[in-house]
Amino acid sequence: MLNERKPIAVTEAIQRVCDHTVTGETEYVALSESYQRVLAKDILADHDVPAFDRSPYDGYALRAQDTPQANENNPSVLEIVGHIGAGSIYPNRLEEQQAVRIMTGAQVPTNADAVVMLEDTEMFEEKGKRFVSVRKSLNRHDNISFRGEDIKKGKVLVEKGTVINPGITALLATFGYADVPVTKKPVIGVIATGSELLEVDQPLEPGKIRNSNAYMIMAQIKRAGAIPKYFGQLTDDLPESLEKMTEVIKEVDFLITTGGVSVGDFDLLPEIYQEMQANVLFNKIAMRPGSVTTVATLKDQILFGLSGNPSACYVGFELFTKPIIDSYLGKKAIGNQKKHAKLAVVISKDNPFDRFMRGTYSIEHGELSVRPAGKDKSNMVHSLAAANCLIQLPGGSNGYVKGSQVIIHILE
Ligand SMILES: Nc1nc2c(c(=O)[nH]1)N[C@H]1C(S)=C(S)[C@@H](COP(=O)(O)OP(=O)(O)OC[C@H]3O[C@@H](n4cnc5c(N)ncnc54)[C@H](O)[C@@H]3O)O[C@H]1N2
Ligand code: MOO
Ligand SMILES: [Mg+2]
Repeated sequence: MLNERKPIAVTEAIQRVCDHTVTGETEYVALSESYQRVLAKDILADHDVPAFDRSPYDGYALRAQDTPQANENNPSVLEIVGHIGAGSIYPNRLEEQQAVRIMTGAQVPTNADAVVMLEDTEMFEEKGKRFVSVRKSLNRHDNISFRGEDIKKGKVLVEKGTVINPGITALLATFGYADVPVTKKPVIGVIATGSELLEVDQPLEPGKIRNSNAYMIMAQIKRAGAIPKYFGQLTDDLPESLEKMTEVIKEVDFLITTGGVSVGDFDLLPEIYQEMQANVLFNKIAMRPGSVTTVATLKDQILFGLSGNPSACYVGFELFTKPIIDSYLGKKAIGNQKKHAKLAVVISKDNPFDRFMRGTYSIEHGELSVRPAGKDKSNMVHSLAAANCLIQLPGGSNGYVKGSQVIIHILE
C-alpha cells in the first residue's frame, strides 16, 4: 500500500495525466447528428459560394449601359425578355435594351451586369410586348452577389478539432457533407464505492446516504462530450471490488471511481491499484478540494480515483478528466476555458493550498465578476448546483479582498 503520500503541485499533477493522452479514431455521423461533435478533418471549400453571380433583390437584371442618366422624369425603357425565380436560369444573352425580370437568389443572365430593384421600376404592356421603365441609372456591378464573394474555393473553412455549432452545420450542409467526419467519443466507466451508499430510488436509512457522485459525474462526462457507462456501486469489499474493476476496464476507454482514495481503513482504491498493477501517477496534490485525488494508468487506459466528497469529486473531474476527454476528442482547446474575473466579495479564509472554489460568474458593468456559489467545504453538495465556474485561488494567501483579479475556469 502507498502509505506515504507526497503532495505534488496541481500543475504537475495535470501534466502527469496529460502525458498519457490518447486520441480517438474518426467516425462518420449523419449531419443532423453532428451538432456539438468535434470535427476530425478540416472543412475545405470545394466550390465557390455563391457558385454563380446571383441577384440579391427582386427586380430586373439588365445592362447598366442601357440606363444612362435614367431618373424619375426620364426613365430608360427596356423590353422584358424573360422571367426567372431562384433555381431557374435565363438561357440567352441579353441584347441591347433588354431586361429579365429576376427574383432574389436567381442566377444573373449572361451579359447582364446590374440589377435594379423592383421598387425603382414600373412595368407596362404595349402591342403584346412587356416593357419596364427604369427610374434609376445603374452602374456596372450594381446589386449583384458575385460568385465566390461569400467563400472562395480552396479555403479551409473550419479546422479539425473544432466543436460543431449551428453555423458550422450550415457550412457542412453547403458543402454537401451528408456524413460528417468527427472524433469518436470516449466511453468512460463510472463506479461509485462505499458501503454507505444507497441508490437514488432507495429510502434513507440510518448512517447511509444516497449516491450523488455517480450521477453528477455522468452528467459531467456528458457535458464534456463523452459517453458515460455506469457500472453501479461497490461496497467496501476488496475481492469483489477488484474483480469488478478488472472486468469493467475491458469495456471502457477510461474508468472513474468515486470514493475510497484516502487513508481510511475502508479506502480500498490504493490496494486495488496495486493488485491490478496499475501505475499510480500521484495520490496527493497540494490543492483543495480533492487533495487525495489519485490517477493511475493501466497500459493506455487511465483510472481516475476521484474523492468521495462530492465537491472534491466534481473538481477532480474538471481538472484531470476533462483535459483527457478533450485530447481524446482531438479538440483544439484542452481543458476548461480560463478567464480573468473580479471577485465580487471578500474571501477571508486562509488559503495555504491552491483552491478551486465553486463559483458563479456574471457580467457586471461590462466586466466578468465572480462570487462563491455557496459554502465551499469539500463534503458539501449544495454549492455545486449554482456553480458555473471554478475560482482558482493560488495558495499561500490569507484571503482576497473584494475586487481582486482571479482566474476562473468556465464550466457553463
Ligand atoms: N486522515 C485523513 N482523513 C482524510 C483525508 C486525509 O488526508 N487524512 N483526506 C480527506 C479528504 S481531503 C477527502 S476529500 C476525503 C476523501 O475520501 P475518499 O476519497 O476516501 O472517499 P470516501 O472515504 O469513500 O468518502 C468520503 C465522503 O464522501 C462521501 N461519498 C462517497 N461516495 C459518495 C457518493 N457516491 N455520493 C455522495 N457522497 C459520497 C462519503 O460518504 C464520505 O462522507 O477523505 C478525507 N479524510
Ligand atoms: O480532497 Mo479533500 O476534498 O481536499 O477535502
Ligand atoms: Mg475515505
